[in-house]
Amino acid sequence: MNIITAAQTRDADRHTIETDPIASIDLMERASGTFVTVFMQLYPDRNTSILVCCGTGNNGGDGLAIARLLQAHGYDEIAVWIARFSDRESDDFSANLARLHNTPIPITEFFPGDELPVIHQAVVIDALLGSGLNKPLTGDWLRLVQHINEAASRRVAVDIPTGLPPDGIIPEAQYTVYTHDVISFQRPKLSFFFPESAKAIERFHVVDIGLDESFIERLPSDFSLITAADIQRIYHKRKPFTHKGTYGHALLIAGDSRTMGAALLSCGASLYSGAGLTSACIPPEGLVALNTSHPEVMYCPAADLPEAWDKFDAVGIGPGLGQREKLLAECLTYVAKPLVIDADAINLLARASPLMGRLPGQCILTPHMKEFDRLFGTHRTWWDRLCTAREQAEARHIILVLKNRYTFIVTPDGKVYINPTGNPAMASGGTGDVLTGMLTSFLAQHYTPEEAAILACYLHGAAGDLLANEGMAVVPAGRLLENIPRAIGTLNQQNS
Ligand SMILES: NC(=O)C1=CN([C@@H]2O[C@H](COP(=O)(O)OP(=O)(O)OC[C@H]3O[C@@H](n4cnc5c(N)ncnc54)[C@H](OP(=O)(O)O)[C@@H]3O)[C@@H](O)[C@H]2O)[C@@H](O)CC1
Ligand SMILES: [K+]
Repeated sequence: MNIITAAQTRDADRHTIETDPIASIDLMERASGTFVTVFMQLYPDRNTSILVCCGTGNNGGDGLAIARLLQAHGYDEIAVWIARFSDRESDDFSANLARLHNTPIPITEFFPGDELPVIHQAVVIDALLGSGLNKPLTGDWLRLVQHINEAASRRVAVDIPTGLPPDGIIPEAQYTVYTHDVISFQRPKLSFFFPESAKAIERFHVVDIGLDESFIERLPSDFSLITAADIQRIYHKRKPFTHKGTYGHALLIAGDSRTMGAALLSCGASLYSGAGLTSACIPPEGLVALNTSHPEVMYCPAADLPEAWDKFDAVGIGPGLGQREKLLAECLTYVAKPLVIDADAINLLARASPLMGRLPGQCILTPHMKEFDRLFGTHRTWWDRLCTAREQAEARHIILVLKNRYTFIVTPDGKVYINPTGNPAMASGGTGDVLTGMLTSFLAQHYTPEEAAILACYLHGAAGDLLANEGMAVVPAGRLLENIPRAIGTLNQQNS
């Protein structure tokens, strides 16, 4: 699903109005109706007191229509505030204001400098500013938004929280309505996926307002949200008469005396993700633990590697590797197979810059934010970080898996795939080691690096989601392992 800019959304809006054809005011009615459908699922109690705060553009126009539609659905305790901080109002706002005057809903208009009454409603619907935002909030707008945030109400934004830029840089000091829910039209906005939006958005819901999808899908965009349908397309169901040789041999070079657990987790993840064979190159003191936790995994001593490289279909290096730089250097010199570089191996790369120049094309690096900045310099915003990731992926022909609540997979052609799965219960040590094992496993199974990255990130998050949905408030990395086949199994069921 491509993610489009606010400007492209306006194009899709215009195109739909011309070709559907549908009058602009009717499109606003349709959008407001879909908002109301989701709102009623979230807040079904018709006695909920609701304040709809409207600007005088189209976001405000939506707010006016939403107030009227909610009232028609039996929500009786509704009030509307209109922020008259600009001389202009959009045509569809004016038309909806006329319609609202035919209802009993009380409307209060506020002008610059006016005092704002205490908000006592249970829910505030934020329809002040939407995707038309073109500067940070100041003056009366800022004061009103602060006032809304200080109320004890639940806050639900129409399309996007007021003050949040839909795309591009989110400045550190950007102030927005802090929403509990955003009901967004047609597509999530790119900024929803950046950690800077954490305060502005607790959760978001996307509604189809009937813009022309075939037109939207043709719009050029380097950003895509991975969907279940993408995973179905990429994943190959296992066929009869296949055997362990069909599914490749993965090698994990990992672990040190104090960080053997990282090696075990990544080896386990390779095993459970379906590699035909998994070998572990770990220090010998980890052997007993390896044989106890994953007897299926074979041992490959570091001394055997020079003769053994050709046996493997993919190599992953890094989890718990410690300071064993020599192994990384050997790996970069001799491995002609798909390669994943993670964790300590990334830190070694950051320290030994000549090694950076030896990264093979199409290798996958999986930094979290701090590792990324150690490699490529400090970044103040995620937008800047993502721009650097795209430049680096392109210049070095590598794939960067930039880990985050929504992991960004950045490919050498500058494309960014955003992974939607995963949840905060998974935020603990070791989950990254599991991801490395999964990536190596899918590479060994002959998926392309891009496919392996998309599959691994999606299924890693999906395995955690299965457990979170079963009620686990915390998902330790080790519990992910046995749930990887369950997440894959869901695909099998859908395929059959
Ligand atoms: N796309 C679609 O298909 C559909 C979209 N729909 C809805 O339309 C919404 C977009 O509406 P919109 O373009 O009228 O802009 P909106 O966000 O209401 O802002 C109004 C004006 O505010 C101003 N302004 C900007 N920043 C400011 C600031 N910091 N402080 C103060 N003022 C500021 C700026 O005007 P300016 O000051 O530049 O003259 C801007 O033009 C969208 O989010 C969705 O809800 C649906 O109805 C149906 C289908
Ligand atoms: K809004």
